[in-house]
Amino acid sequence: MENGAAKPVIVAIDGPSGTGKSSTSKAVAAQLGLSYLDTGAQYRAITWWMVSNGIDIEDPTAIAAVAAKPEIISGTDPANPTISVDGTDVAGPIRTQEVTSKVSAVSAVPEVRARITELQRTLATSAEYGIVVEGRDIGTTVLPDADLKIFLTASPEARAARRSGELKGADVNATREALIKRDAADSSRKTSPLAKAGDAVEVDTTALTLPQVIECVVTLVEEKRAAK
Ligand SMILES: Nc1ncnc2c1ncn2[C@@H]1O[C@H](COP(=O)(O)OP(=O)(O)OP(=O)(O)O)[C@@H](O)[C@H]1O
Ligand SMILES: Nc1ccn([C@H]2C[C@H](O)[C@@H](COP(=O)(O)O)O2)c(=O)n1
Repeated sequence: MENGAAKPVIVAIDGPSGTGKSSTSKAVAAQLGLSYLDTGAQYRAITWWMVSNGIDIEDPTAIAAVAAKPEIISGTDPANPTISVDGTDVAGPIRTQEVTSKVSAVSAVPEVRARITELQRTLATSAEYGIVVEGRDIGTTVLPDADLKIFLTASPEARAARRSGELKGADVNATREALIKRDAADSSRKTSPLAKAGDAVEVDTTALTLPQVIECVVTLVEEKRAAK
């Protein structure tokens, strides 16, 4: 993809778990020559650090006191996104069930959000050609001036079926309940909850294939770029 003298384009993609944010964002960024940032991986990384260092996840004060300690580095190449904590590659460990079950509690702590939001803004503003940033509060809080905001949705059944396929035969009902529980926690926290920005384009992916969603978002980005 030739970027020429195009101005950097900032794309925010938010939505609940399993709606296709990561798959879509990575593919769109790769296709359009943009950087890519998985902000969920950053919250998972700080959660992994808290767990590894014996911090009580039920104690927001204890979490807040050490929120500035871990050095979290995200690699933003969509062909090879990376995440490290204090120099250790944590791409695998952050996907464990233990981290998944604790990440909502850690990410609800305001000091954690302030720390991670600052990292996200720094990466977004330094992306030479632009960036696709995916998460829960990107359009509302992290990058309210993004050129394009997308809010992906899908039915809980579709999302659970996708995740169960990924987890090789995990029980669909249990997966569905876990997704709903995490979305409820992420949507109800006080500080920058999961929410659709007023100016976001909502895309319901329930009946769409992944290539269809990617094509839809690529078209929306190209329209924005042409208008810049
Ligand atoms: N439109 C789609 N149709 C079918 N499967 C899809 C679609 N979009 C994504 N998937 C699949 O669903 C699974 C979850 O997708 P993905 O990880 O991109 O979601 P997510 O919104 O980033 O989830 P999370 O927020 O939990 O990280 C993946 O296995 C992905 O390949
Ligand atoms: N912008 C964000 C991104 C993620 N989180 C929290 C809430 C999620 O449950 C968790 C893991 O995200 P995932 O890897 O499933 O996309 O991280 C958030 O609060 N804000």
